[in-house]
Amino acid sequence: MLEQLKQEVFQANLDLVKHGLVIFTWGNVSGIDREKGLFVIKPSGVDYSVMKASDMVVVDTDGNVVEGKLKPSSDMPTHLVLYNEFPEIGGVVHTHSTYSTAWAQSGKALPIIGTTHADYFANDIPCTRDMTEEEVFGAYEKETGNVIVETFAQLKPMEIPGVLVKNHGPFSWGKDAHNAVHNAVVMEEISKMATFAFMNNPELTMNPHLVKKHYERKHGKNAYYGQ
Ligand SMILES: O=C(CO)[C@@H](O)[C@@H](O)COP(=O)(O)O
Repeated sequence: MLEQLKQEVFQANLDLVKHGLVIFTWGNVSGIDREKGLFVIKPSGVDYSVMKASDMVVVDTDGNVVEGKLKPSSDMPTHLVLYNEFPEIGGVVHTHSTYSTAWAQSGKALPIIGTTHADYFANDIPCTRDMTEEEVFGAYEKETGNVIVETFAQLKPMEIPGVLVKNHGPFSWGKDAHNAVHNAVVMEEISKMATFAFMNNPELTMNPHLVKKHYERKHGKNAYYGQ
């Protein structure tokens, strides 16, 4: 079932390691087939060095495992909420990459302070609120998805394809699993850049014209970046 999507999701998970976003088993990628209403996610707690494409787990949009011998990622319910609430996304990533996680642990949105950020994200990358005791000790991973959705009530997920979950780490998404990994790599790099930029100048400012120019030349209706 979904052999090509399993290969894509497997490769996207390995790409997290290749790009230095994940050590041990600290991350997960999934990708969805919208026509079939099924998504593929990596298994929970399996070392990347021994993981195989055939270990990928197929889940339906009610959260039922429909194929796979292994348990799905512990974060599967978060991915599920994001697929159900953000119909335009096709892939989801979670990591504990150092700089993005440091911002998440700071409880601060990642401010848009440079063109690298504006090339991919139309504005600040928000940070979620504190989760309540009921949310944490109830359906924790599902509620993590719900606080992300709440944070995006006034935002467009494909204009800001990522979020910082407070005291936890980054989630990103994209049109497919590969694109979601790309956005996770960008988030980590711009988190690192912002950390050093604020060390150099805590009072720094961003030119709003550059934000608009850089976002629109890649994503606007008259986008012209690339071939
Ligand atoms: O956030 C965490 C752990 O705090 C998890 O995302 C991480 O360990 C990956 O878990 P899975 O192997 O995907 O179940």
